[in-house]
Amino acid sequence: MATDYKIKVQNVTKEYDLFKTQSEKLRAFFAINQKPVPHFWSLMGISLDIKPGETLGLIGVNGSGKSTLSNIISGIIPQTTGVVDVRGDTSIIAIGAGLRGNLSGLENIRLKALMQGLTNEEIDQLMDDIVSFADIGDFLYQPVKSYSSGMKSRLGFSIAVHVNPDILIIDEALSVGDDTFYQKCVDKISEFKAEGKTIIFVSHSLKQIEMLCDRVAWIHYGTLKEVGETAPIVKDYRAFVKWFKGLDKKQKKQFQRKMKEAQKAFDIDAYQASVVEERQKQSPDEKNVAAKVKKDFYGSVISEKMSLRSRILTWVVLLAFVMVCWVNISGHSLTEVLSDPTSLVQPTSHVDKTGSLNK
Ligand SMILES: Nc1ncnc2c1ncn2[C@@H]1O[C@H](COP(=O)(O)OP(=O)(O)OP(=O)(O)O)[C@@H](O)[C@H]1O
Repeated sequence: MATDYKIKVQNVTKEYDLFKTQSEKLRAFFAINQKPVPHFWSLMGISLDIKPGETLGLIGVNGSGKSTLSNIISGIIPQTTGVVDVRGDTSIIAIGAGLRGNLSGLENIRLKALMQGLTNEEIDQLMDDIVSFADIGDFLYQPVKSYSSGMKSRLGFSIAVHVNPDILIIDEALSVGDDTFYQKCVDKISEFKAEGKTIIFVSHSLKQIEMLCDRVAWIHYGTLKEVGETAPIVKDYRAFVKWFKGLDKKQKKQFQRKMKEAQKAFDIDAYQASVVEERQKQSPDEKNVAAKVKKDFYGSVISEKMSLRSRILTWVVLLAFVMVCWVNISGHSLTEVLSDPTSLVQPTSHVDKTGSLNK
C-alpha cells in the first residue's frame, strides 16, 4: 500500500531520570532507591509526519530537543511513549555519531558500513570514494579520538552519504567543517534531494535551513511550536530570537527557568488523558479510544524501566541463585534442604567408611 509519509512521529515523549551517581541508577533499577529522582522531559508529545522526498529542517534554541528527536528517529535512543514509524533505512550524521574513538578512520568506515548492512565486497568497492570525500589524509590510519571535530564530521558525513540510505539525518554536522568541505556537503545534499531521498536537517544556521529545507519544524523546549513551509516558520522563529535577545539578563534566566520547570513538571498521564479527550472530540463514534491511545503510547515502546512483574522475577531469580550457592557451600543436598530448610543452618552430617554417623 502506498504511504503518504516516510516518517511518522506520533505523541512522542522522552523522559530522562536525572541520577546524580551510577549507584543511584543501579539502586533505582533494582527498586531499592528510597530518594525520589528528579525527572526531565526532553520531549513532551511531538506529532509530525515527514513526507517522502522532502527535506525537513529542525530548528530551536539550545536544549530544545532537536537531537533527542533526530536520535529517536534514527533509532539511537528509544522514545518513552509514542509511535515512531520509519519507512526505510536511516543514516545519521552528527559530529562523531557512531564513530568509535579507539578505532582508526579506516576501521570505522568498515564497521559503520557493516552495521548499515553492506557486505565486505561492497565496502571494498566504496572505500576509495569514502576516503576521497572525507579527505583527511594520513589521519585515516589514526584512532578517531585524535581527530578534531571537523575531521570527525568529514569522516561521518562521507560514510553516511556513501552507504546509500533512504533517509539522511544531518545533525549540526555542517557547522564544524571548513568552507570547501561545507560546499561539498551542500552539493551532496542537493544530489540526495534530486534523487528524491528524505532528509532531516538540524541546524542553528537559518541561512542553511532556508537554502535546503522544504518545510521546517520548530522545536521549543520539548514541544512542537510550529511546523510548515520554511519561510513563515523561519520568520516566526527569527521574531522569537529577536524578542529573547531583547530581554535583560535576569528576564532571560527567568524565562529559561520557567520553561525547564515545565519540562520537569510534565505529567504524562494528564497528557495521555488530553490525547484521549481530543480524539473523542474528533471522532465521537469511535469505540475504546482510551485503550487505543494507551496502545499507541506504549505499544511499540520497550520500557527502559522494569515493570513490577520484572522486578519480582529478578528478585526471585537472585534469591534462587543465592540459595543454590548457599546449598553448595553448606554441603547439604538440594532435596535435603527443600524437605527441611532449617538444615541449611545445621552442620553437615555424613556417614564415614566404618558406617558411623559423623556430625
Ligand atoms: N542523557 C541525558 N540525560 C539527561 N538529560 C538529557 C540527556 N540528553 C539530553 N538531555 C536534555 O534534553 C534536552 C534536549 O537536548 P537536545 O540535545 O535534544 O537539545 P538540542 O535542541 O539538540 O540542543 P542543541 O541545539 O544545543 O544541540 C536538554 O535539556 C538536555 O539537557
